[in-house]
This record gives sequence, structure tokens and C-alpha cells, in this order.
Amino acid sequence: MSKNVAVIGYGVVGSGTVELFMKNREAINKKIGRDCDIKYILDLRDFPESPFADMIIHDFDTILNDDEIEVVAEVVGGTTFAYEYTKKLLAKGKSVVTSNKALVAAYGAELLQLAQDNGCSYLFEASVGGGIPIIRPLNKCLAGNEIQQISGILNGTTNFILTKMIKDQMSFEDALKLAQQLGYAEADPTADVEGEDACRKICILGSLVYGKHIYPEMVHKSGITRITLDDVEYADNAGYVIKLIASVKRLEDNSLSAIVCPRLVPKSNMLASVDDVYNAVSVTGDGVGDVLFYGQGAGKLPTASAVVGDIIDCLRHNGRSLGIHWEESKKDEKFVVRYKDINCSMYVRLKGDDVQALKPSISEMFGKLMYIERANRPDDELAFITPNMVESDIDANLAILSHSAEIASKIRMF
Ligand SMILES: NC(=O)C1=CN([C@@H]2O[C@H](COP(=O)(O)OP(=O)(O)OC[C@H]3O[C@@H](n4cnc5c(N)ncnc54)[C@H](OP(=O)(O)O)[C@@H]3O)[C@@H](O)[C@H]2O)C=CC1
Ligand SMILES: N[C@@H](CC=O)C(=O)O
Repeated sequence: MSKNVAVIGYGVVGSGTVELFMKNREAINKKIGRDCDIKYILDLRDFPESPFADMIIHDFDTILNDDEIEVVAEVVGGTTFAYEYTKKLLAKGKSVVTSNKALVAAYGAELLQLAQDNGCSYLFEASVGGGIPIIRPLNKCLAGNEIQQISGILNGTTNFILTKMIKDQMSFEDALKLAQQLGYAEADPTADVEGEDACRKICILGSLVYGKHIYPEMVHKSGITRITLDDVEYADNAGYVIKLIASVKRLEDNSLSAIVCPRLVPKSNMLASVDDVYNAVSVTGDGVGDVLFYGQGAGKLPTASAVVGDIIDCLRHNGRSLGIHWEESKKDEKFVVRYKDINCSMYVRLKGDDVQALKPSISEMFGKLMYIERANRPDDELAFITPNMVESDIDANLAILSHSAEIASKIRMF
């Protein structure tokens, strides 16, 4: 029996990882082909109530200097300790598996290179889509395709909040509180609700398929905090639901468009019925066509499922680097195009005393547009969907309208 696994961070994901591994250990060992076990759990605190309390340690060097440890699950989060620990472990030839998308999005190219140089692996299946297998399928099963685009719902917390707002008329604040209690949200939930978490995830997927590090700073993001129940009602009446969508697309000149923002998704689209903590990722390849991946995007055991899968893969291939790689890039490189230069169509809601009188000017500006309604619409409100235009042109028109009315909402169409 080798006690060759360590877990760093005994929070939501870390405790799930230990629980799942220990529960299925016998079957897991058959899959690995030898007897393996968890030796250490590193955390700041003690967990006297835990059945695994005797494995808790507080000194990172115990793991680093133990030659029996082959694989470490970094499920501590953040880019400070996690970065230092991961570098030291990989430099010693110990494989690291992680759910930490902040770290992969910030330092993925460097850490993958370090793993390759030291004959070990850096795996991060749990970093995107929680329990959904997406990294391995893109890196292996779909490797024969040129991936043309990836888009989807990549944040469980915001999808949970939007579902509660849409289906139960729950307030944003109450839905967020519930998502935090369920262990879905980040330590600082601003990352979820402002689109940063989904941005990190689309950067990881984009880097993987385009072979070059896409930094979150290169990608425009907006979150769900400005969405109101009025917008939800307009969308519903017009046949749409509002979802936070992350996407990356290869353009004809090989540059990329990438963006994270709420969108009005037609109810007929499969993404429209992805609810609660579920995520879905749609991938389009030049051979396979469209493929959809669906499952729980956050939470203790779904995320642990992906972490444990990576641990098993590393233990099966100890001493080998499992071949994920993308090139480093510079943060000021311009291969992701300016989002304002991309064509889109926009839902707009205006507020103002004389807003109805603006209709002729609005029609003149936008040409063919669609006004939408909701029950008991107040007289000082007007909502419409613009035709497909370059976004900066839509903004220029809205800037003119803003002299006469407030631009209460502006949400891209899917
Ligand atoms: N929750 C989820 O559904 C998902 C989370 N993730 C990612 O997984 C990672 C972990 O998330 P989650 O489990 O929710 O976070 P938690 O905050 O629940 O767990 C982190 C644990 O690490 C401990 N810790 C903090 N600093 C150190 C340190 N220096 N050394 C050892 N332990 C430390 C924390 O202790 P203390 O509480 O005392 O600070 C806490 O027990 C994050 O990167 C997150 O983004 C990915 C997918 C899903
Ligand atoms: N906070 C994240 C956790 C999983 O990545 C989310 O809600 O999706």
C-alpha cells in the first residue's frame, strides 16, 4: 500500500475529494492497478469532528519533502499560497491536480511547462464546469478538430441566482445567500456575479484549444448584478431567458473574439433550459460539428468527482507528463479582438417621462427593430431589440438617446 496522495485545503472541494476517494477507494485502486491512499490533508485549521482528522497537518514542507507523495490535490484556491505550493511541488516532480481556475487562468502556461520539464503532470479538469468532463474531451477526444467556437454557461452560482430570480421571483440578494450556503460561490462572490469566474474558465478553454495563453485581462466581462426582474419579464414575454454566457470564437484571420456577458437566449435553445447550478458547454469543431457537455458546475461532490478523476489519471501514469500544453503569451498581445468591433444585437430598456415620444428617432437610428412589452408596463418605460450592428454603433445611438432618457438596461442577444 502506498500512501501517496495529499490534499491541500479541506474546504468544500477538499472535503469532497477526501470523502469520495475514501468511499470508492477499493474500486479506485483496481482502476489504478495498485493500492494507493491519502496520507495528508493540509489546512490552516484542525477538524476534530472529521473522520479523517488524523490526516490533518499544517506544515506544507511535510508534503513537499515526503518522497512517498506522488500526487497533490491543490484545492485551496487563490493565486498566492496555491501558486507557491504548486511550483515547489511540480519542481520536485510531484503531480498536481486542481480545481483552482484563478491559478490556471493566471499561470497555466508556466505551470504546464514546469510539469513537462519535471516529468510530472498539472491537471485541472475541475477548474471548468465543476463535474463536467470538458478539459480531457477537448484535449483528447476532440483533438482532431479545429475548434471554431466554445460557448456556454460556466458559472454555477450565477445560473443558480438567475434561475431563482426567473422561476421563483427570488431577489438577487437572497439567491446569492443561498448559493453561498450551498458551497457554490467563490470566497469573494464578486468573482461570480461580475463574470470574473466565468471569464477565467473561458480563458482556460480558449488557451487549451487555440494553443496560446489567453489572460482574463484580454477578455471583456460583465456580470449579472444589473439585471432586474423587469428585464426578466420582458425577456420572458419575447420568448427568451437571461443567462450569463461565456464564449470564445476563432475569426477568419485567426484572431479570436472572446466575451463574458448576460444574454437573452431563445427558449428554443438548449442552453435556455440549463437551470440551477448546472452548467453547459457547447463546442463546435470542424469535424464533429456541435457537441454539448452538461452537468453540475459547482458544489462539493460534483467538483470532487473531477479532482479524484485527475488524481487517478496521475497515479496511473506516475513518472510521466500527461501532455497538456499551451504557449505563453504577453498580456498586451492583441490576438483577442476589441469586443466593441463585433456585430451583435441588443435588448435595450429606456426609462424617462417622454420616452414614448422617442419612437420615431429610435426607428430612424436603428432601422428595423422590435419593440417588446410586459404586463402593466409603466408609461415611462420602453423596451426594444436592435438589429444586428457593430456594438460601438449601437452605443453611439444609445449615447444620443441618453440625452432624453435613462438607458436602464442593455443586454446582448445570444
Ligand atoms: N466550491 C465549488 O463549488 C468549487 C470551487 N472551485 C475552486 O476550488 C478551490 C477551493 O474552493 P472551495 O473548496 O470552495 O474553498 P473553501 O474556502 O471552502 O476551501 C479552502 C480551504 O483551504 C483552507 N486554506 C486557506 N489557506 C490555506 C493555506 N495557506 N494552507 C492550507 N489551507 C488553507 C481554507 O481554510 P479557511 O477556511 O480557514 O480559510 C479552507 O478550509 C477554489 O479555487 C475554487 O475556485 C472549483 C469548482 C467548484
Ligand atoms: N463559484 C464557481 C464554483 C465552480 O467553479 C461557480 O459558481 O461556478
